[in-house]
Amino acid sequence: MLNSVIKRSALCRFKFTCLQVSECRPAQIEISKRLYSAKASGNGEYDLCVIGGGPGGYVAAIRGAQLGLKTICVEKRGTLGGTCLNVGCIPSKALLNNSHIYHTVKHDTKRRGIDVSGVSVNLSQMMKAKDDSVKSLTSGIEYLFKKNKVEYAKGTGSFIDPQTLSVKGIDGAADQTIKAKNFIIATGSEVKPFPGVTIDEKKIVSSTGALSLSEVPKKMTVLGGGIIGLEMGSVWSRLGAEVTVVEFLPAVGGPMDADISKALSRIISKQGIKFKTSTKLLSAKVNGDSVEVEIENMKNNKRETYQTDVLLVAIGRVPYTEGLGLDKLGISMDKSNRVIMDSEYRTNIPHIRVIGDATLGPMLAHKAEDEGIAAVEYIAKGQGHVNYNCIPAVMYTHPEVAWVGITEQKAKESGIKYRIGTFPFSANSRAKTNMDADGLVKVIVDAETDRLLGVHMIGPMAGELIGEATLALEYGASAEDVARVCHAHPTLSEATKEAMMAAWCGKSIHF
Ligand SMILES: Cc1cc2nc3c(=O)[nH]c(=O)nc-3n(C[C@H](O)[C@H](O)[C@H](O)COP(=O)(O)OP(=O)(O)OC[C@H]3O[C@@H](n4cnc5c(N)ncnc54)[C@H](O)[C@@H]3O)c2cc1C
Ligand SMILES: NC(=O)c1ccc[n+]([C@@H]2O[C@H](COP(=O)([O-])OP(=O)(O)OC[C@H]3O[C@@H](n4cnc5c(N)ncnc54)[C@H](O)[C@@H]3O)[C@@H](O)[C@H]2O)c1
Repeated sequence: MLNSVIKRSALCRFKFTCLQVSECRPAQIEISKRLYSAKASGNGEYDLCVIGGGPGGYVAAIRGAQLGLKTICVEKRGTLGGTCLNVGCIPSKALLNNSHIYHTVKHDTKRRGIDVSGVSVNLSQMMKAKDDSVKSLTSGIEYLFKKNKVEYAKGTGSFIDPQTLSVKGIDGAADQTIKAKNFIIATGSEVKPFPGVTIDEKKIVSSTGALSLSEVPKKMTVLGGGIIGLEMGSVWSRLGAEVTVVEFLPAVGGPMDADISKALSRIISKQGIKFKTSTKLLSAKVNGDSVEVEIENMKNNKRETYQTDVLLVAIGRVPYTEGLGLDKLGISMDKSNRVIMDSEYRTNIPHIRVIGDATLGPMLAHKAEDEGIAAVEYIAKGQGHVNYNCIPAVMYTHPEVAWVGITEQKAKESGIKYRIGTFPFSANSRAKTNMDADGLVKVIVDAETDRLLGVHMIGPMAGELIGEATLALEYGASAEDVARVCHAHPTLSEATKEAMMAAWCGKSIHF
């Protein structure tokens, strides 16, 4: 315990030297020098031009203006917020939430002592509620731009030369030419196509079409058992569709820990979604009112052809930089078309930086936002912070899946000596009283130091619970550190505490 306390206070001091303003004077002198050199010199010239108004771009623009940079943000969609707010995180979560409420009220009230009848879906109202949430959040960003004095150019940006961007106006906005001392490319990503399959957004849809279907399909096939496939598959399954997920790999859930993926398949299968893993799509074509799908099981080479009402293609996303003129400037990209950057988000043309889905790393909105803040802090102050070992991920199925840090497989591959602690939600009192106790928390710690390496969970509100684990990992905490923190009772967060106890001393209290 004493060791742990000493270790903890040493860590705190280390963090505070970086974070407490009063102790950062030398850095601040450097900051003002940098800010001066980042400032624009003439009229019509900007300190910062951000291309793309998604979570990466709009956050970078707001923070840039807050740090005193004359900032303009160029967006071609017509609304701010990018993929996330318009056709990603926000509309999907609105549908996930309301479809979950519908499903619970329809199928999970009797055992709770509530009698309901006549429950039905009003899909157009559910879509309207989703659209209203999107609208209020996207227009909120316009308000934040005004409040922070960020200029907003509605149009498509394309580099003329490394200092100049031409903007082709949309929605009646005039064309313009922007000169800036610094640029940030935040142009995001687009759907990865499946060769030979044409997305029409009606019968063969991407996530965008799957967010706006006008009726509940009887049968839906989802190609790809990753985050989009399982989130959107859950929405339509809860609303009544027969959903089959076709996944190339032997397991669903993409990069998540194998134990959690197993639990996820078990729980989601019970909800009625069918999985065809180790299976590849051979062809898909629209045939009248349905889609004819041909698949092959790669374990036994068995082929199957069947009709489905809707096919959702969700096999990943690829960076989007079309029409930006990056080739002309000679900006380096990797094999997957991600714009290459250094640790300060600079491309090989240093005053042009890149963040978010357009560059390396996980394609997540919070990662894009944090990079946006760090990139402008590098411009204005010469220092920024994103800890890539500590970016949480959440899958908003029910129950939710959330993780941060490394998986057990990764620990094995890296040759790290580790210990595991687990705790099931079925032994957590709040989960029991909520009658929603499927899932577990799994903690991976360094066997020698007890320091956290990864935390993985599937369970109720896992997306909220992962915040504590993320903070602990960021500050280099040990499992003992978290286990000794007082957690309120009865809360779901006690499951995290108990998994930490199991990892630290081999035993939890309630399991
Ligand atoms: C269905 C779905 C659900 C998702 N759910 C989540 C979630 O729950 N949590 C999460 O963390 N992530 C989620 N994501 C991922 C998340 O949306 C992205 O990681 C995030 O939007 C990336 O932000 P970004 O700013 O890099 O790019 P984007 O949000 O894609 O924004 C880029 C913007 O740049 C604009 N643009 C492109 N080229 C130009 C140009 N030449 N000129 C002007 N403008 C241009 C585009 O119009 C776009 O608005 C989801 C994605 C999808 C598809
Ligand atoms: N909650 C969230 O944070 C959230 C929600 C949605 C999307 N996103 C982000 O959007 C991005 C795209 O999501 P996604 O679900 O499309 O991608 P993904 O990478 O999460 O999953 C794609 C899945 O498709 C499978 N696959 C690939 N090719 C295939 C093929 N030919 N046949 C069958 N299966 C195939 C992969 O093995 C993988 O399981 C992700 O990077 C994700 O981070 C995040």
